[in-house]
Amino acid sequence: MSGGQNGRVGVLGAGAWGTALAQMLASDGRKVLIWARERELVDEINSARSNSIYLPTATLADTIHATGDLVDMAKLDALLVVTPAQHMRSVLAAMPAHPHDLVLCSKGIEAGSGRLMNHVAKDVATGSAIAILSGPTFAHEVAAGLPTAVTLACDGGEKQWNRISAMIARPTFRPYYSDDIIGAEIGGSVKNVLAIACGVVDGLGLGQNARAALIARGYAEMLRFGEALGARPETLAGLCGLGDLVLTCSSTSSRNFSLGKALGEGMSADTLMADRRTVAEGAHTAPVLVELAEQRGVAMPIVEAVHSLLTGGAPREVVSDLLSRPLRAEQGPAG
Ligand SMILES: NC(=O)C1=CN([C@@H]2O[C@H](COP(=O)(O)OP(=O)(O)OC[C@H]3O[C@@H](n4cnc5c(N)ncnc54)[C@H](O)[C@@H]3O)[C@@H](O)[C@H]2O)C=CC1
Ligand SMILES: O=C(CO)COP(=O)(O)O
Repeated sequence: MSGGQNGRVGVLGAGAWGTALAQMLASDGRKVLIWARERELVDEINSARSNSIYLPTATLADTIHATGDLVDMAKLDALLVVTPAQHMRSVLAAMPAHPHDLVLCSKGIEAGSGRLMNHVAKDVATGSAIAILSGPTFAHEVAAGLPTAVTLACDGGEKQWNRISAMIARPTFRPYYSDDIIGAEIGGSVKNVLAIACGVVDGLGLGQNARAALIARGYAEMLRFGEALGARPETLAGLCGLGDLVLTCSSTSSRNFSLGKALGEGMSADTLMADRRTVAEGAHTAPVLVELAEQRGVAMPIVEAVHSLLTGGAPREVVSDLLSRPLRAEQGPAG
């Protein structure tokens, strides 16, 4: 089996997160190949050691090499897959073959199919072993070498986790073991939608109490949805759930939070989404999450509120609707 500490690891996607992961992997002097969709970015990374479009704060390590050719990526032992969720299927499908290990780092659910990223990857890369990497990881901090920890969920169990973590763990980047890939995915996908909601609260000036209440009630939605899909609650209490939720719901470094804040301040969703170059995954996840929750009878009023705001709802009215829901017990399935 290929892999181990000498396994050749690459990064598929040179947005902020893919570039930061490449920088993190290169921090021990290792050669890292990164695939960029934009031709000009391939040239810029290789010649100027920068990514001025998506991660302008970083000076990239000399051992990072960019390619625009997916054939190069197919020859590696392991790939961190870091495309936006809605493009993962098309990018993986365009590869002539797939490495043994695919570590999915995108946070979202595919619109239309309602499929989680691990399902999308399994549809397309039938022979690969799939893992999910998710946790509190703002790209600019990881690229700067600041410490964090992530959930690395492997449905192939500890053997797969040992192989991958030997390739990607670094002193300031600590993967924790899980075998709950559904839980790891749901944490990252749902928290993006909840971060938009917290941004709205901030934009409307509703205060820090309201934001904390929203995080707690949003977490209850994440747990209910997770349970319906077979996720374990302890996974969602960890790095990929609560950890990432707390991070993203409290910082304008989050694109999702910032999008919500601008909505709360009165900008229209259409204006905010038009010609957007960076991805705010929560805006794409919200509609499909509403659909999946409805199909399963899971109450997700905050997620529904975000969906309503993204489709033209007025922030104060949407908040007022949320606040006028019937009072009920804090624990339980009814939301
Ligand atoms: N930025 C961050 O701090 C973190 C991001 N993530 C996740 O990583 C994933 C990628 O996000 P970022 O790297 O931040 O993206 P980004 O917003 O920095 O860049 C956008 C990316 O989308 C790609 N793209 C645009 N149109 C495309 C198409 N038609 N086909 C394929 N690719 C296309 C661009 O090439 C670029 O790589 C998302 O799912 C995000 O939730 C996860 C953890 C941290
Ligand atoms: O997922 C992230 C941090 O863990 C990044 O969040 P945003 O996509 O909202 O910037």
